[in-house]
Amino acid sequence: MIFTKEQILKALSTVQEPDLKKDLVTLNMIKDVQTEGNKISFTVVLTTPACPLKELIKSSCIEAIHQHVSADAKVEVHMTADVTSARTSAGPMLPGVKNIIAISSGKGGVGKSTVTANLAIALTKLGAKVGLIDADIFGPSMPTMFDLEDVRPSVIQENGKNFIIPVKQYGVELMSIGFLTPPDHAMVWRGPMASSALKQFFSDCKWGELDYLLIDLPPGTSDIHLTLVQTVSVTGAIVVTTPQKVALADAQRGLGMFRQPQINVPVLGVVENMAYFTPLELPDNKYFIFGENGGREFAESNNVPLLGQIPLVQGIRECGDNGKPAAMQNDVIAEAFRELAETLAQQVAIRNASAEATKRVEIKV
Ligand SMILES: Nc1ncnc2c1ncn2[C@@H]1O[C@H](COP(=O)(O)OP(=O)(O)OP(=O)(O)O)[C@@H](O)[C@H]1O
Repeated sequence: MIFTKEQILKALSTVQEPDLKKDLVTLNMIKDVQTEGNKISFTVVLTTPACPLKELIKSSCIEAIHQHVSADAKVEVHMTADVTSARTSAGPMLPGVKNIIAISSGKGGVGKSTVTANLAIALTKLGAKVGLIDADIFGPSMPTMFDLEDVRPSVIQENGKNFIIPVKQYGVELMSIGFLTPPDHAMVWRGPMASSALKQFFSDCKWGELDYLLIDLPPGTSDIHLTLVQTVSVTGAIVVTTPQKVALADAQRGLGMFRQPQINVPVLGVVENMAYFTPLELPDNKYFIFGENGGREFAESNNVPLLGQIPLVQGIRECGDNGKPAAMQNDVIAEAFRELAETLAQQVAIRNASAEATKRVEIKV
């Protein structure tokens, strides 16, 4: 029996990517179609490193071939991943960096930095290349959370210009103002100086090829937020909040800022942190200390996805203080961060598919 490539592609064009709502052929997700006798093989290129829909897509492909090409064909489906990229906000793309994701919170102390550090680890564990900028210029916490308190990044010279090499820890490329100042040094910079430091993290750092560059922003709304969107194209923003009323009111202001015309960054979703307290010895017991489902309702009322609900557990705080984010373990907490990372990666892919892809432009700052 001889099958043609056209027959196979036609069959696969009946299979929809469930999130992106377009067929696999239109989305350029099929490559390396090969046939030999009764055997048909091809590769599906997924848009996120650990697509939760992998098995569904695979079985739908096999079914489509059996239905539209031959019921007897032996089908071999290989899977790879290539994270997508698209210009969304106004700034230029950073060469080599596919997606820049801003992590914000309205109120301080809701766990934005903790969520960022753990997301970076969880995305790395999924197989993505991840970078992290600690843009909380006035209170950098990444050196502690990644056990890098006394570390200084190295500098190289290229064409007479000095470039900082981000520090690599646990597979994540990191840059923080904390690497450049002593830990006991209080930052008394004015807004423009802080903005200029952030710009330098983009222009003077040698970032490698990255799927996701996470930006841990200072709490609230500030010059830094505006500088970020003017300096680079931001794929989207995440809002971290606790379920508490006062935190939600601030989160609402933060989310509103991303939707203002001069910022205009898509909101990828909400993370409800400290969603409930769980004691170590009674992991099934949930105590809703800060209220129940506040983050979920906040996401619903703003018509954005709820990316995840992270419990308040002693281990998350301890791991952060010990410089080894909880997502590095193999337990239920790490599982919660893995699910969060998968959902975020999925939302980025959806956003990129709907955004108008544009040519990459060299950054000049
Ligand atoms: N889910 C959690 N379970 C337990 N402790 C947590 C959790 N999330 C955050 N924490 C702890 O709460 C404190 C505040 O967290 P974090 O520094 O991440 O907040 P933040 O929003 O980044 O703060 P800031 O406004 O200062 O930037 C830290 O001590 C951290 O270890």
